[in-house]
Amino acid sequence: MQDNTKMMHIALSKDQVGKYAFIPGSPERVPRIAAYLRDSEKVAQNREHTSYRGYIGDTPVMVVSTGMGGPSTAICVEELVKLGVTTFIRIGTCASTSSRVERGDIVIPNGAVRMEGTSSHYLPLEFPSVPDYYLVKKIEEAAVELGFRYNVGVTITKDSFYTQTEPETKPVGYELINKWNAYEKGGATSTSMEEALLFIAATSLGVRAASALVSATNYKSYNQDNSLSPIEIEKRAILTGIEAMRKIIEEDKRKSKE
Ligand SMILES: O=P(O)(O)O[C@H]1O[C@H](CO)[C@@H](O)[C@H]1O
Ligand SMILES: O=c1cc[nH]c(=O)[nH]1
Repeated sequence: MQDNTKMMHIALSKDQVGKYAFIPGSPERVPRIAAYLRDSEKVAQNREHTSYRGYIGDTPVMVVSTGMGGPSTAICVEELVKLGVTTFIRIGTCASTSSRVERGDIVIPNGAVRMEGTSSHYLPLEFPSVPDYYLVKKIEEAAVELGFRYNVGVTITKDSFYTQTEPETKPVGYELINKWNAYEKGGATSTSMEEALLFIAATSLGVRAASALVSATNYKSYNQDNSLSPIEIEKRAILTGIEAMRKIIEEDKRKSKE
């Protein structure tokens, strides 16, 4: 592949991309993350994939939106890996599935329930979906240093938003309700729509991935709590992700000199 060949979906080429990437779901979040990087600029836009590049120190760092759910996230991660990215931090939002997680808390998944279909295209269901342990440690260190309340726990990845929020309205509601109750009894603390695929795809492709999430809800409550705006909440995940990436890059540089 030539260095300037554009990938089919993210419309980026090798000469535009470094080894580190933030992958939020929402395209609107991309410039808000890139604002914390030095000399950031928009480098591509195609479908749900908005891409900025900036720097932490002298190291190029990408910010590329995945869109919602496993299929578009898989495409985005696969194409970034082909271009040379080896470290991914997803900066995203989640909902609380536990009284241990409040709105605005940082959530750092240490495993994901595979209630989705895309990850089974990579590995059979009995294979666990787990993030990179080293990245998880660095994200936790960042949350501690920033003084945010945080939770490390199992997240539930679903393919469908409204079958979680209103399962009783769906034909298979009887099954959905039992599953969600079981996951909560098993101790899962959050839910969103990308982690299971992200961790399984990264494991399969031999790269590192983890997530710095923030809970958009209190347990069993989707009511708007006006004490913290969605942007303020999102900022906590962004700051945590940026600080974690700074530590990871520093440590990678130190190790490469050993
Ligand atoms: O906050 P982002 O990254 O968009 O992700 C969360 O928000 C979307 C649902 O509202 C899903 O993609 C879920 O995982
Ligand atoms: O409520 C929410 C927020 C983010 N992601 C979800 O899946 N649900």
